[in-house]
Amino acid sequence: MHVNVDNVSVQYGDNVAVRGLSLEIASGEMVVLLGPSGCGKTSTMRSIVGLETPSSGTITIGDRVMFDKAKHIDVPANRRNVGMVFQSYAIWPHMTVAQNVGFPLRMRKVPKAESARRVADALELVGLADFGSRGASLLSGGQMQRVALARALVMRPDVLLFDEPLSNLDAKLREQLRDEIRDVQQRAGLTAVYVTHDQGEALALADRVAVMRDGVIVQLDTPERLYEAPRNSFVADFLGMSNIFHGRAAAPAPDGTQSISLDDRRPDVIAKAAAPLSGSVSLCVRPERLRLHRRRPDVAHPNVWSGTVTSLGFFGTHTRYRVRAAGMDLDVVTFAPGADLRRGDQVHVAVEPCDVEVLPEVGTVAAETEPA
Ligand SMILES: Nc1ncnc2c1ncn2[C@@H]1O[C@H](COP(=O)(O)OP(=O)(O)OP(=O)(O)O)[C@@H](O)[C@H]1O
Repeated sequence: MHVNVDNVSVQYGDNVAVRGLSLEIASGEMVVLLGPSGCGKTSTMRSIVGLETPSSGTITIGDRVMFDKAKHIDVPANRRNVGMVFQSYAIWPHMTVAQNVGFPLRMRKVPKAESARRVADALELVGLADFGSRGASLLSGGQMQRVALARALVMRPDVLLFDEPLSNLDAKLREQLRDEIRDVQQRAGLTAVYVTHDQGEALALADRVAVMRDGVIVQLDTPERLYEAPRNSFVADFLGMSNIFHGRAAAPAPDGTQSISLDDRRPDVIAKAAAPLSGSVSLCVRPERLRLHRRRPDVAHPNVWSGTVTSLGFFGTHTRYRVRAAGMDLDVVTFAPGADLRRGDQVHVAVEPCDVEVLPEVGTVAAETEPA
């Protein structure tokens, strides 16, 4: 069922946690809210489920208006049919797995036979079909989170919200459960909102990611678009991109190249962007776009800096180098085996102007949710 959040603000006293946020989620879509601590992810989600009362805006699920400040509509959380999975599993240890999953149905006095069927379906969906009679205290963390997911699914929610559900699990289990959540969500055709501050999790799970900062969505895009074309340096930085530097862009030359000055200690970087910016900018060079040469390339190349390998790590499929060159600490990734460089080696680092991305500085672009 589709969800429409329109111009929603959430305020705690003087503190504005969410600022006129708008977000449309299509039926069966998984949108991930991604951003640093305190950017308003949880407040947005709590507003959708009905645990927070926004100070303005409307929230619609399917055709039902759940919240409308102007019309004084505020449907209570228990009548919105929105499920939620939290970081803490809230599993009752003295009950069996099936009793835990069936608990919300018992509260609603769903007949026993139907309840049993729905519990079995939900356990099947999360891969715990054989665990129904097991005591919940005997489960691992990952299994408990699956029980929590089954307990949310058993209510057949129109929308399922996830609030950092994997934070308590170790890295390997996180990855496994993340993939399972995505699989269950897709098989069940569920509309879902997922909150996290982990960019890897967001990119792996989402149909679209909403990157948030200070109560607004800075960019709302598919994971691929977000990674390929971050809207500004905050998004690039938050997605874990390295080699981001601040500078000033000169007006483009007739050939489309432009010079970006960093500071007095560092050389200008030459960029060639499809849509050049001027003034205060950030430049970003992806590690895999930098080339390492033992000898200075002969060809006239606008961006070649000599430097020293300060560290390196071999990762099987690629090697990651840290190079100190021209006052910059650069992250370089090479996929070619046998580069045979060592710590302390002198190298030349080169990048093509068209591989230098020029991004607006944080705060110089309007939020995605602001009217054009
Ligand atoms: N009940 C509350 N009372 C007062 N301020 C609150 C309350 N809940 C949240 N805030 C504030 O609102 C802002 C947004 O909080 P919110 O929990 O929505 O952010 P978040 O992005 O989910 O952060 P986190 O990742 O740390 O959970 C923060 O500045 C927070 O301190």
